[in-house]
Amino acid sequence: MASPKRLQGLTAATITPMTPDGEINLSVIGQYVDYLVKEQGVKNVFVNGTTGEGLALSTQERKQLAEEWVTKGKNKLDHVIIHVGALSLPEAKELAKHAAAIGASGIAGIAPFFFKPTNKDTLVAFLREVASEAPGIPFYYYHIPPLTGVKIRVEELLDGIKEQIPTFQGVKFSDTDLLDFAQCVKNHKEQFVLLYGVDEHLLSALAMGASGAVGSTYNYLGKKNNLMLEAFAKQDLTLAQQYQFCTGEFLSFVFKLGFGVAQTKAVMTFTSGIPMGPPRLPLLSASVDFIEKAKAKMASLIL
Ligand SMILES: CC(=O)N[C@H](C=O)[C@@H](O)[C@H](O)[C@H](O)CO
Ligand SMILES: CC(=O)C(=O)O
Repeated sequence: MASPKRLQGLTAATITPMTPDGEINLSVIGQYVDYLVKEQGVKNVFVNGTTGEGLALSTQERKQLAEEWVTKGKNKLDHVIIHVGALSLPEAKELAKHAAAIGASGIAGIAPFFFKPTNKDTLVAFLREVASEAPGIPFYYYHIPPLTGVKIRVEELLDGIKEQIPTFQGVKFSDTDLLDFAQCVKNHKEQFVLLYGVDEHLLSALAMGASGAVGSTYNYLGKKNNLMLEAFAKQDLTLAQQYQFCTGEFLSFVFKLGFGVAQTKAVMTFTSGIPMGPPRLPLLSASVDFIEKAKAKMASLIL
C-alpha cells in the first residue's frame, strides 16, 4: 500500500474489536473500514496504538491486526500506519519488518516507557534501529508523554533526525505543549508532517500549522471534524470553532463520567453499530449507565 501522498487530514486511531471472551475479532474489520470511509469520510488509519490497545496485545495479535487492516483497506484507505512500538527492541523491530513486508504505508513508534531513554540520543538510537527494519516506508515518532512518561521535547528530537533516520517522516504529537508543537512546525513544516493528537484541541494546533490529526474521536466524529478542517481552510473561524466546541461538549461531558479506551469502544459500538466488544484487562468495560448517558449526549449534539 505504498502511498506517494503525504499524510494529511484526519487519521482514525483504530479500536481493536474483541469478542465477548476477549479474543481479537478480525471479522468486523472490513465493515469497520467501510464505515470510516463512507460514514465518516476518514481514509487514514493508525493501527495498534493507544486506542487499539496495542501494548496490551501479543506480537502475534498485532501482526494479525496489521495484516487485516492492510488487506481490507486495499483500494479503500489512503494510509494504513502500523504502530510497532514496544518495550523490547527485538519485538519492535520484528513488528516493523512485518509491517513493511505486508505493505503498510508507514510505521510509528513510541518511546519505550519502562526503562526510559533519558536523553535525545538514546531515544533516537532506539527509534533508528526500529525504523531501519522498514527502510522502504515512512517512520513517524509517536509522542505521548502523559502515557510514556518520556518528556524529551520534540523540537529537540527533530533537530538533525533525518541524518540518523532517513525514513523519518513526521510526528504524532499527543501532548498539550503547543509551544513545542509550534517550534516543530516552524522548523520542519516543509520536511515533516506534524499530526496533532489531542482531539479536543485540534483547532489550536491547526492555528499553529498542524498538517493533520490522529485521534480516537475521528472514529465517530470524523465527519464533524472534516467539516471543521474545511471551515478552517476557508478561514471561517467562527464555524470551525462551532465544530471544535461540539467535540469539546461531548468530551467534556464524558470526561466527567470517566473516559478512556474502554469507553471509546462503547461509544463506537453505539455510533457505528459494529460490535467493538470489551477492552482487555486491566481495562474494564464501560458501564451501562455510561453508555446511556453518552448516547443521549451524542444525540443532543446540534451541529
Ligand atoms: C490518550 C489518548 O488516547 N489520546 C488520543 C490520541 O492520542 C486522543 O485521540 C484522545 O483519545 C482524545 O483526544 C480524547 O481525549
Ligand atoms: C489516539 C491515538 O493516536 C492512539 O490511540 O494511538
